[in-house]
Amino acid sequence: MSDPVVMMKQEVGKAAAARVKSDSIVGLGTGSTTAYAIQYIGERLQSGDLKNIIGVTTSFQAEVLARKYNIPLSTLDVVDRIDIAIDGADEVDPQKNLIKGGGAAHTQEKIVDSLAEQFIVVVDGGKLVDKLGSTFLLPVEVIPKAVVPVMRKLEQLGGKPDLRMGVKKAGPVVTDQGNLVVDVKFDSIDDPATLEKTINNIPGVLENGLFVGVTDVVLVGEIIDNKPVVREI
Ligand SMILES: O=C[C@H](O)[C@H](O)[C@H](O)COP(=O)(O)O
Repeated sequence: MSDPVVMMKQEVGKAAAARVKSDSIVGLGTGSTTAYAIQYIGERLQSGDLKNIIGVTTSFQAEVLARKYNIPLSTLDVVDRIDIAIDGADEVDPQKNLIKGGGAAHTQEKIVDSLAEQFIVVVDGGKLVDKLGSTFLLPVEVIPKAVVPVMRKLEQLGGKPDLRMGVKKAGPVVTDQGNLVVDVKFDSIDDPATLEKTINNIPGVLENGLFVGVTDVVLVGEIIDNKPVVREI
């Protein structure tokens, strides 16, 4: 059997892509799960099943993928709406609040996803948690000159901050905006709405990965009887 996590990601990606309608403007999220949605949107365009789509990307990665699959692109400067956005998440709580930013793309994602008429989140079953912060650190995008004072403030809020370091790159991860990412461990995020605003009020913070009250639909990939299935919540 193929890797079950890959199978779940493919299946939710396909299910989300199937919800895109012709003549619509589509927010294209970032990450390994959304990558399948972008691929399937491209395949539907190619087969003629879907027509007249414009994509608005949330990262360099999404842009490269959209071009690979020949999805016409535009930007927020030009389009007047986003009909549907599809994006992944690192954690999803029972209220459909999210932690995002595992790929350091949460700032552009929050702009595009929160503008969408319908925001669909695509995850595998392992991303569902009772409380945000249980398994994943909270990413915070910070202007480079402010990293040290921002980390001090995050400690005062009860967090344990850590500067995200690159893999196959010496030094820290640099975002698409040229900033750095601080990952913060909170013992428990009891009030995500307040924490989202409090962190964003720290001077030097551009955006954090808490997405509160933005999600319309979550498509969850699961494996049942060795087969991938999609559940909607
Ligand atoms: O910055 C990255 C994004 O928020 C991703 O959507 C998130 O990390 C989920 O990615 P994946 O589908 O690869 O687990």
